Amino acid sequence: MTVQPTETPRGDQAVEFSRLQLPDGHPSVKSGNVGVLLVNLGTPDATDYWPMRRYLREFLSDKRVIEWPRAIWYPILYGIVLMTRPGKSGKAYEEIWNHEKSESPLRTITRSQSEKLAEMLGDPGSRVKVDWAMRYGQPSIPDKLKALKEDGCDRILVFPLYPQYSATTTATVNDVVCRTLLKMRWQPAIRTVPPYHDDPVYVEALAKSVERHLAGLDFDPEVVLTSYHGIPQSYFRKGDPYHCHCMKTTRLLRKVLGWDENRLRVTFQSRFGPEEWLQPYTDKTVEKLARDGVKNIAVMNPGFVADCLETLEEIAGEAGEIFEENGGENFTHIPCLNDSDLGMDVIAHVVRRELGGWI
Ligand SMILES: C=CC1=C(C)c2cc3[nH]c(cc4nc(cc5[nH]c(cc1n2)c(C)c5CCC(=O)O)C(CCC(=O)O)=C4C)c(C)c3C=C
Ligand SMILES: [Fe+2]
Ligand SMILES: [Fe+2]
Repeated sequence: MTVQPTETPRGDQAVEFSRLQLPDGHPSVKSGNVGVLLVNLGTPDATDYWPMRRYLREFLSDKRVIEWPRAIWYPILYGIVLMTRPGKSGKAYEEIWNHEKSESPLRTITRSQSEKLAEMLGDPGSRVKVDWAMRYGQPSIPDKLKALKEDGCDRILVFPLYPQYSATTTATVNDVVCRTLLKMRWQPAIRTVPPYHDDPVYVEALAKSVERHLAGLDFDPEVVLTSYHGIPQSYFRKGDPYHCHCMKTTRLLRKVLGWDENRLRVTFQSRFGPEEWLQPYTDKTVEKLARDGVKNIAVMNPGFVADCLETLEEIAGEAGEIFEENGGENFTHIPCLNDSDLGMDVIAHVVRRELGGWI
């Protein structure tokens, strides 16, 4: 049977129109919708050994994350890391786990961001379909791209939820998207969201979140750290722009807040392995500040779109302990923008801009 191509106008009428024009026996094909896929890093399904191991294995096998030659890295990964880290990280996840929903905070918040964005972008029945996925673990990017396509999205905007670009985060999301397209006969058109580390709406939202948080305290932090996830120094030297993006976000934030370099500082957290990572390290800085006699500090995480293990356990928990153990008095963690009104305004602003010409 020869199928004549039918012209498909956009919108819900398009679906109706093409159905009416289809020859007998032709499967009905939905079209004319636009998909938005929010993607965050990923998270284990549970905190015990095997789910933790599965998640870490997928994450730490990614060549964008660990660039060492496989012949050197795999014996270390399988022989040491996957024997010890699932237990240690599982305990850390246990401390921040959302027991009510049996999932990590990152999953809870990302889902909520997706639901709220769907409400902000259109009425029920709108042709913009919003969904979310994780780079590692579930729900996976390939599954969600296929589901959106089946739901009539012939144009999809993929949003890696990282304001600052890094090959270890943004690029690896885009890699999976491209690998998924490689296997699709009928591909949707794809756009990916660029970094937005210097977008005024994002920087203003960060500033407001700082001001609101500080207004609710009974102490005034002498120093506020903007703590970003680190990457190995060698990745930066090879051309990853992440460090510059972090520095720029904080520089712009200082300007909006009217603070100097001493009050709002940049640090890097979450190092992994023996290599040198971006510095100054957050934990060492917190320790030194306390030892130098600083009594009150705040730490925020502008690079994390949602609170997660790295912000709740490593900063709100561990860094706070380090500060107090070394003579500090008051430590506060400023929450990520999450699904707050400020956070959702940033996400919706970036999405609306990147959907230009599509809706
Ligand atoms: C091993 C190298 C790692 C690089 C490079 C790295 C970069 C990087 N990661 C994030 C954001 C997140 N990382 C998270 C957890 C996490 N990160 C690493 C390692 C690297 N990250 C590990 C091993 C883990 C798992 C937890 C652990 O065992 O410590 C998370 C939290 C996920 C959650 O479920 O809460 C986020 C988010 C960025 C932004 C980044 C580089 C810019
Ligand atoms: Fe990480
Ligand atoms: Fe960590």
